[in-house]
Amino acid sequence: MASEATTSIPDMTMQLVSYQSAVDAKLQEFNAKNFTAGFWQKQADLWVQDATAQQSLRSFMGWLRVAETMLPRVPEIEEFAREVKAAGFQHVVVMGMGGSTMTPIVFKQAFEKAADGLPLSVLDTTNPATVREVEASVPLAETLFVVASKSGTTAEPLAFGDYFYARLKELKGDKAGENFVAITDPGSKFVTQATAEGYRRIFLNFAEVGGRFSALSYFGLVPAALYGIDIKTLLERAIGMMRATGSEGEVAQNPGLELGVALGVLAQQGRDKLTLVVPAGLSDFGLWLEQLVAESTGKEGKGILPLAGDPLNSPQVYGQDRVFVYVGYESQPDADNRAKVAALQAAGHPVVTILLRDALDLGQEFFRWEVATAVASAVLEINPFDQPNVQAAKTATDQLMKVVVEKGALPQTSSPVLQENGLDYYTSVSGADATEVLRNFFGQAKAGDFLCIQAYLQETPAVNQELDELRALVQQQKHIATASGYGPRFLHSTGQYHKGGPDTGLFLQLTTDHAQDLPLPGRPYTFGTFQNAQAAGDLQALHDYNRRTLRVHLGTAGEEAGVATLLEALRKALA
Ligand SMILES: O=P(O)(O)OC[C@H]1O[C@H](O)[C@H](O)[C@@H](O)[C@@H]1O
Repeated sequence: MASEATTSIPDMTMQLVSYQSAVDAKLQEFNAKNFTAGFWQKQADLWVQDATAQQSLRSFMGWLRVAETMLPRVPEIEEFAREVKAAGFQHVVVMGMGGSTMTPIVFKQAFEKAADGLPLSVLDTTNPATVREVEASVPLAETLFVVASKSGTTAEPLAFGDYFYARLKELKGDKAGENFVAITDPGSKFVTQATAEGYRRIFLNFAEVGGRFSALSYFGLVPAALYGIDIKTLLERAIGMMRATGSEGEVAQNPGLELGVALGVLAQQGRDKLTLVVPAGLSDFGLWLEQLVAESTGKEGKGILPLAGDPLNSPQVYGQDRVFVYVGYESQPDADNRAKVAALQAAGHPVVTILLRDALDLGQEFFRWEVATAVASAVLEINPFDQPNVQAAKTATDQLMKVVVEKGALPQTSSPVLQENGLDYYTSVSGADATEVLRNFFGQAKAGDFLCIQAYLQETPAVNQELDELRALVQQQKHIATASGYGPRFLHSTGQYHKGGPDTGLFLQLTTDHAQDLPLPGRPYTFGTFQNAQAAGDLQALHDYNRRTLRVHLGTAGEEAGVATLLEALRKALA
């Protein structure tokens, strides 16, 4: 069926400089114990030795053959997309968190919408301004809402579903369910709700495929087909990569094994910041990769920190904690990025280069990286399929939301160490003014550390640009890696590494008073309160893990103006 897709695999080269011999030794060790064969047989002792962990690990390896499982289901998914268009739908909004929405985010950016596809939006934040923006940008009655949640219990997608269902009820009464589709695991509580609410369709995914390994299941493919992507070719290329990594028996060279062993060994030797360099059209691939790698490897004080969007600079700015991975298109010169990566390689940094023929090669890249991440986890001797520290933030948030339900508002937990120009600073370091607080906070940075911006704000091009400037400034002056994520998205992604990985992060949390908040129907709180509780809950969790934090509350300053004020103080602090 897919035999024509087996031979041609996108080009990958690895320049591992002084690490080559250590990587070769580990590869030899893995080959000597027939790692590839054991991997496909789900031999859990390749990762961990504890019997319970082994059992859990085995039960999440359904992703290994999910592309093959999905290939015969392509006609069913495509028929569904045709039916939706024939029913007059004009727009699709996919709503969910983490692994349930990362793939549609990548697709939307990497592919032009096909002529017969429907425009696609993704909602993965509780930020009220963003929810309003999504609502205002779609023709509600002709919009198909895809509520995507593997567990069916994640608070955000359930809130999004309830919000838009209430809106549609106002427009269509009992027929509101026609505009809703669920993607979830069999037996989830959400199946019951979606059935009761008359959802147009419920796609049952596979319990043995974890969220961040679900790109090639219904979670990625249903939105892709609605957007008009050729999902059959996407899957065939993934199957090509499956075969290259040994799904049908011995292979001379296994690209997933080689990449994973390299990343694992480099991390063990201190090169634990996987710095992704991509052309503009692939920047959201970085979001997907961040979740896969950080949530799989960032635990037990170990891990690989993937960095998407860390400013690309000249070699002397970087410490000895980097491996650079360039993913681009064969046919696209992307001259500036490639020249900088070449300079980094010449200066002795390890560099991996992967070149795609076109965006459909993402099918095989998803699979390559899933294998590589699982292999790197075997090198680090951890279970790649759990996320034990994500729960800490959820539990703290749930407790805060209980207070909101009982008392009507979030508790005031601590006082700011400083208030200046409309901004409140909360941190354990002190200072007479913002410049001094910031200088003292960043004064804690040492080689191998990273800055992590956690923005509980509305994502806009202007705020993105300001955060990029902030990252560039810190990188330039402190020579540390920089990461940035919008909350609550990153809580379901790199948040695992922040709490479970090594204690090398300096966390800068940005919060705001929501000028235009939005009530949640049937609940005694708003989206804004929910988002602020998520920020407070995660801050609590970071403190529980003794992480270094600075929360800057932008108050009513307005997000763009508030971040601008912070930037100004930071420029002085780091000058
Ligand atoms: O798909 P769901 O069950 O709603 O889960 C969405 C996300 O939530 C959790 O926080 C996990 O850490 C993620 O791995 C997962 O992708």
